[in-house]
Amino acid sequence: MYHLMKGLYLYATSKEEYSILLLGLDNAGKTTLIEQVKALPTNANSQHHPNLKTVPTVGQNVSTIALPDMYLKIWDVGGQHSLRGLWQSYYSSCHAIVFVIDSTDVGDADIEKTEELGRLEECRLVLEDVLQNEDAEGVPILVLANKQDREDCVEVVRIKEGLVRRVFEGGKGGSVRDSRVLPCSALTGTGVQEAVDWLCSRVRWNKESRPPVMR
Ligand SMILES: Nc1nc2c(ncn2[C@@H]2O[C@H](COP(=O)(O)OP(=O)(O)OP(=O)(O)O)[C@@H](O)[C@H]2O)c(=O)[nH]1
Ligand SMILES: [Mg+2]
Repeated sequence: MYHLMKGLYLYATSKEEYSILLLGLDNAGKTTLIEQVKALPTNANSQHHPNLKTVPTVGQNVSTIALPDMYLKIWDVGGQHSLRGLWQSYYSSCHAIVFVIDSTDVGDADIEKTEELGRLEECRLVLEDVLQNEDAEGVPILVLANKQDREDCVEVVRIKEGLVRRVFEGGKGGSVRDSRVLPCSALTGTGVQEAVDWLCSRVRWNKESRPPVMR
């Protein structure tokens, strides 16, 4: 009887937990983004005061966000060149990937143009690498055009058409998967709730292929 009651209690109180992997070049805004996600009012452990004074991540930050109907365990890993080799060890256990782009550092975001400003080519190669990795196959990907608060940013539609769509549809685009490109500012928090809403709906949608952990 005790075991039955305990089982029922655990069933009634447990929630699904999904792991979200934050990727992108160094300085893209991943750690700033995680600070804003932690401060969202829908997070039961909301701290309300995001720490926006970040330093380059060496290693990883992990935060669990308690939403009303699920936990999101968010893995923020360093984007510096020397740290990108570590990314692949997270692929097999993640439920969604967020690829953060600094919208002020991708030239005019058109990969078909030969002259290039900023880190467009580096960004393209890194995104292709993620899409081609077998362990990340079928994982939903949200591309965030970050730093949209800055006047010198490239607008989201250009990042979507000139970079993301071309990479996804190109030879190195990997398998078909659920994806979306959204604008945001991790600094001001604009677009962060929309990003989390998209992630929640897509990890659930994909849960037969990548089941959540019950917690
Ligand atoms: N204007 C503006 N600045 C931002 C935004 N997001 C991040 N930044 C700034 O960009 C710099 C890098 O931000 P981080 O969040 O540390 O970048 P990261 O992607 O975690 O970098 P790594 O840890 O090296 O991979 C910081 O100075 C942030 O304040 C944004 O949306 N707008
Ligand atoms: Mg960081």
